[in-house]
Amino acid sequence: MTISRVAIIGLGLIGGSIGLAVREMLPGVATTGWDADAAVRRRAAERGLAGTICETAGDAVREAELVILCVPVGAMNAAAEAIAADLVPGTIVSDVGSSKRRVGEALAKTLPGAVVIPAHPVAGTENSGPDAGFPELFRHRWCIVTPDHTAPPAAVEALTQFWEGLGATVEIMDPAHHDLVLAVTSHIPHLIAYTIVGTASDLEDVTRGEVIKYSAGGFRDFTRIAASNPTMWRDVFLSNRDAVLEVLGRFTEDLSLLQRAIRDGDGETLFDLFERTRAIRRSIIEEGQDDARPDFGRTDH
Ligand SMILES: NC(=O)c1ccc[n+]([C@@H]2O[C@H](COP(=O)([O-])OP(=O)(O)OC[C@H]3O[C@@H](n4cnc5c(N)ncnc54)[C@H](O)[C@@H]3O)[C@@H](O)[C@H]2O)c1
Ligand SMILES: O=C(O)C(=O)C[C@]1(C(=O)O)C=C[C@@H](O)C=C1
Repeated sequence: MTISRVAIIGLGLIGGSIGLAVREMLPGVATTGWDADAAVRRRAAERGLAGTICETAGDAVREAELVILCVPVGAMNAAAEAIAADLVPGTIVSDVGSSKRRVGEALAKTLPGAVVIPAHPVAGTENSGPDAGFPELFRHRWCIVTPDHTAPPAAVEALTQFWEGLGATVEIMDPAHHDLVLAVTSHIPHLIAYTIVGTASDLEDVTRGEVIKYSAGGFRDFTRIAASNPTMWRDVFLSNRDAVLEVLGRFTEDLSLLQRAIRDGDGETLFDLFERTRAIRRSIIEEGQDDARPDFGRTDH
């Protein structure tokens, strides 16, 4: 089974990047696109984010073999409802949401006639909207696919081939495990960035001008992450609540231990931790994995 017609619902950073990547890397695949926002649809047409930009969700999905929902996780159900009446039974419906368990459950419930196979390309930027997408976004990145036991293997394979065609490497994972792993590697780091940038701007004795003027590497990196799409991230934290709270509990315990060590003048505890984390970073570099890209360091392509 090879996919030749794909509908993209939601034409922002991820949906737009899929459309552009298909045009560049899978020229035999036709794309249709729809976004709930008319201004986004107009801009998507100007940029050619899909071969045909449709005026209704139904027009976009009616002839598709694969529909990919590229909307914030809190809008997945609304997007599913918008396509439900026009979806041909047996169509593969996937998504790109940053959390997987709740999204998968919602899609399966709203679209009982579809073959629902949730997915998450672990690739993005702090930018959003129809001008943010670019075709190379998924190249040498992971795409985690989280099918349940009802998903036909041929459909999972077709979706895998589609993502591989866009340059990604696919990993199959249980949705709850995905949510725990991504809470550690993506969601909590974003929460920390939002917090530190907010704290810095709220300090009474350090002016906002000073924060901007003296922001060195570390803080600057946090401000990039903290500039990420507020709607998307609000939805991620609400949707992946359980895993985020679990990891956050561990993180705050560890932070309290450091707070105590600083108050007590306990340099040994601080030094031991910093030495351990530096060793972790160094062993990652030695293993040649100094990047989230699955085949980083390979020279044969
Ligand atoms: N930004 C990232 O770094 C990143 C990375 C991987 C996955 N994701 C996931 O991808 C999804 C999309 O994120 P994005 O960064 O492309 O966001 P975006 O804001 O750039 O685009 C989302 C688009 O969805 C549209 N939309 C909202 N509700 C809709 C609805 N009910 N029906 C149709 N269109 C609707 C919006 O108008 C917008 O154009 C999210 O679920 C996010 O968690 C994001
Ligand atoms: O590189 C960035 O700016 C990102 O935030 C991308 C990032 C990540 O945390 O790695 C953000 C959310 C996604 O679901 C996947 C990727």
